[in-house]
Parts: sequence; C-alpha cells; structure tokens
Amino acid sequence: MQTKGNVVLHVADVQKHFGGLHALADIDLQVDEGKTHAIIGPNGAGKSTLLNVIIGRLAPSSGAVVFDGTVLTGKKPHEINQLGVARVFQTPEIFADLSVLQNVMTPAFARRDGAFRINMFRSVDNERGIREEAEHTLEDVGLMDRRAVHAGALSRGDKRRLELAMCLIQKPRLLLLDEPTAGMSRHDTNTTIELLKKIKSRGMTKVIIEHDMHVVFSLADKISVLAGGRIIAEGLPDQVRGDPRVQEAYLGGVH
Ligand SMILES: Nc1ncnc2c1ncn2[C@@H]1O[C@H](COP(=O)(O)OP(=O)(O)OP(=O)(O)O)[C@@H](O)[C@H]1O
Repeated sequence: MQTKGNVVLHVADVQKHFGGLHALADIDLQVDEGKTHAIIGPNGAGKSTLLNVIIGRLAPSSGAVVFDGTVLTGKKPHEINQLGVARVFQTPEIFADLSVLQNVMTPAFARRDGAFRINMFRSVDNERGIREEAEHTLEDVGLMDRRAVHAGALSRGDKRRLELAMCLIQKPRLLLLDEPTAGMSRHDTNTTIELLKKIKSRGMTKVIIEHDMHVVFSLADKISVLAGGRIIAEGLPDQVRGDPRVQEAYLGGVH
C-alpha cells in the first residue's frame, strides 16, 4: 500500500462482498489533506457501502482504510470518530427532544469528557465556554435564531444544517458528507454550498457523496466515479466531466 505525502485518507485495495454480490472491487482512493473529494456514481454503484467501510459501520472483506497513518479497519465507529473523522448522514441523527443549542453542545461535552455521559463535576465556566462555542457554530450554519427550538420541530433542511453544526463543533480533520443537500430546495442547497465552501477555506478535508451535479461541480477539487463497485474514472472536475466513460455510466443525458 503506497500513500503519497499529503494524503490524509487512503482506502487501500478494499473489497466488499455481500454474499455473491461484489459491492466494492479493488477500491484504491486517496484523499488529499484540505481538499474536497467527491464520490459520484449511479444508484447501486457502492457509494454508501464505501462510506460505511470508511466510518467503521461495515468491515471490508479485504483491504484497509488508513487515516493519517492510523489503520481504521477493525476500529468501532466511535473510536474512528474520536480520531477526528465526523460524518453527516442522509437521515439526520439528532436529539429531537433537545433544543437546537443543546444538540450542538452535546458532542462538545462528549469530545471533552470522552463519552456521552453527564459529568457532575464539570465547572460552570467550562460549560459557558462550550455554550459560546455552540452559539458560534450555530451562527456559522445560520441556525442561531432557532437555538431555543426543539430540534424535532425543525424543517428537513434545518435538521441537516443542525447535524452539520454537531459535526463542526467536534473540529474534525475529516468530514464525510452523504448527500448533504438531498431533499433541499435550490435556495437551501445554495446556502449549504456556501457554508461548505466556508468550511473548506479553514482547511478541513471533506469527502462528499452527492447526486446533485451542481453541488459536486461547485465544491469538488477532485472527483472519483464509482460504477458497479469499481472506480471507473478519477480526476479534476473538468477531466471527469469530459470523460466519455463517465458520461456513459452516469452523466448520460445530464448536461
Ligand atoms: N447490507 C447489504 N446487504 C446486501 N447487499 C447490499 C447491502 N448494502 C448494499 N448492498 C448492495 O450493494 C450495492 C451497492 O449499494 P450502495 O448502497 O453502496 O450503492 P449507492 O451507490 O450508495 O447507491 P444509491 O445512490 O442508490 O444510494 C447494491 O447492489 C446494493 O443493493
């Protein structure tokens, strides 16, 4: 397994079988530090499977995932999260009965205390610091005016923004986004694109799975195209856009 200097995530020769189905075949993916790397491909291409292998929800049949020199394969999702890998799911995982602000404070406490448990001895000052950090993060994602609302009452787009805030407060080195704009209006999609550009300017590495080509071409530094469980093309957005194999496999008919 050869990894280049500024590569922060290396998916090395990964295979994944589901019974007789070869869902991922010979996947070798290298993500450069500070870049936004998009993974695109038609339905059933293996995108979610790949993401789940990276975050430890699925074990690969063979191969390994290496993050910043540490082999992630074999680690539990929460251990991978503690190493600085955060992810935003298609279905937001939030605490519906807590306020928006409490939702964002929870992972910050977990980061500090090492687990989602109540620390009876934590100081009020420390709690104030975390509250301020959470408020800054809510300002970043445009949810500050909704901080007192129960998270369950938010619109779908706002729930996704909230989940993004819950990731950002962890200050991850690598953020994985599974269709971050799915189900959003064009206006919310554009707001999210601007937000993700802002995060990028702070140097956070991102892997993004996305169907919306407007989002992909607005954000990606590099694109890998999956089809039938294999990477069939990879490169800069303009190279991928013009690649006939990609047009055949995925972009066909979409201009
Ligand atoms: N747990 C599982 N058990 C069996 N087969 C699975 C499982 N998860 C995924 N698959 C199969 O693996 C293949 C890849 O699925 P995957 O969900 O990774 O594709 P995808 O590119 O994310 O698709 P979509 O864009 O539709 O979400 C598909 O044929 C799917 O049916």
